[in-house]
Amino acid sequence: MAARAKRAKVEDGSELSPLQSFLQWCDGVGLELSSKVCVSKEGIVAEYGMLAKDDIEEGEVLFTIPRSALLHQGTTKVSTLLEKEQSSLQSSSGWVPLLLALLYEYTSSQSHWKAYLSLWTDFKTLDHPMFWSKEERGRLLKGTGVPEAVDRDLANIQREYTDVVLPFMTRHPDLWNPGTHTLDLYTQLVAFVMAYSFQEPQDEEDEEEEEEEKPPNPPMMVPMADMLNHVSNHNANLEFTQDSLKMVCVRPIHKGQEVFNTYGQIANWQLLHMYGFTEPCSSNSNDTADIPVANLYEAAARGAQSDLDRQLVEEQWEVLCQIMEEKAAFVFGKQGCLTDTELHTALKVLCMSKEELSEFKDNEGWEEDDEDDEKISLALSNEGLPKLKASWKRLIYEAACLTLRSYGDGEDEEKVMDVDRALMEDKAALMGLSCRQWKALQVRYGQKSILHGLMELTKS
Ligand SMILES: C[S@@+](CC[C@H](N)C(=O)[O-])C[C@H]1O[C@@H](n2cnc3c(N)ncnc32)[C@H](O)[C@@H]1O
Repeated sequence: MAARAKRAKVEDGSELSPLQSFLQWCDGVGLELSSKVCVSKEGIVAEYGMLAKDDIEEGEVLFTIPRSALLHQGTTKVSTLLEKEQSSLQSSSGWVPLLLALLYEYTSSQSHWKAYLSLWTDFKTLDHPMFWSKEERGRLLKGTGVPEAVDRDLANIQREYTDVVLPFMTRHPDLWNPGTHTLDLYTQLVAFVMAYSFQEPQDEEDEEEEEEEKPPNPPMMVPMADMLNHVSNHNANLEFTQDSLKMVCVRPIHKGQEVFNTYGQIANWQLLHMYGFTEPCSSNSNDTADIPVANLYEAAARGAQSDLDRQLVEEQWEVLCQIMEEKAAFVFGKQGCLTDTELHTALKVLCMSKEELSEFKDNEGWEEDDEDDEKISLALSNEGLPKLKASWKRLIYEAACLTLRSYGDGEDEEKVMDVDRALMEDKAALMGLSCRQWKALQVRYGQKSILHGLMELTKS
């Protein structure tokens, strides 16, 4: 692969930049760009992005992309073959057809999407933790859940490439070649799909009608929409219509401001894992921290005073493992618990008396459960947490404390918190951090702050 994009020659002999070629291509495929916006590298949070050239009102359409310009398994030049062989291309990610399309189009000099894909000549701007060393991930992101997620991704990518993609490419040597379409390129394209693709939401009516849950729509590449960066407090949103996709302004944007899309309500650890960046933790309103259910159990076990108590906790845990997975976790946001019904169930089980437990077992569940969802959600919000009964508060407090400790190497929870708090408050030290160190700090400190806040709300 050429290290730099070749510049296209125009008639007067001057050369077009990759961005100019892309914009010319957009024009050619019927993509309509409002005169109030432009793609830019200046005044943008990262590489390319979109700027307002004029004030924009809520509801104004910033650009419209015809469906024929989208790049996916149904539009690529190799679509017929992918369709014919779809049964051999199934995998847990569901991404193989798009990735094969991208492997083909990215390395084809004749690709219809050449001007689009040439914007990313070597994917060097992708800085997902999957491209960091294992040691760096472990050191900077311990406790955040990212190292484990990346290990799973890398194992899946390797398995998918070896078991599905390679045999397929070998059957079609006229179109793919493992010498060019290597595991390295495949991995880069996975990261590209993670960070740049879009998934069309399921039709709501279909969803209601269908008894069984339909699998999610496969991902697709949406030129121009993927030039927009993300913030949780976004000002534009992509709308899907039958013939086209439209980026619509959802909040007034002033001249000179950046146009921000939303990639979803995404916590910093997920932003880092899937997109390779984070927001400052104080401004990401969607930030979360997880408490593993195993930590709630351990908190209960630590509170047991006698052998009888210990036995009761073991029985409660056995019951709980039948209701939820042993590896499950409760998610806490800035306003309280987001997996409230699950946490409510776990607290109920782990705080049952011996009599209640045997009744529960005899009845194969609770006899009647009259607590409504709204009440539960309020009880486990920041407002309700301090008012919970003491036994529930103690479990949440202890579990948050145990989780906080898992970020450190055996230090107590206050020390674990203080290391990053001191760093966050030291402007000179912050300036000296590498980009990766800064991003990891936002993930760690955001999560730790949520856990620490939870301890404050539930301490007795
Ligand atoms: C859909 S692309 C957006 C276009 C991208 N800036 C480019 O030049 O190709 C997503 C990538 O943009 C970057 N990005 C998006 N939002 C960002 C933000 N708020 N801060 C820093 N980087 C961001 C990340 O590298 C992310 O993987």
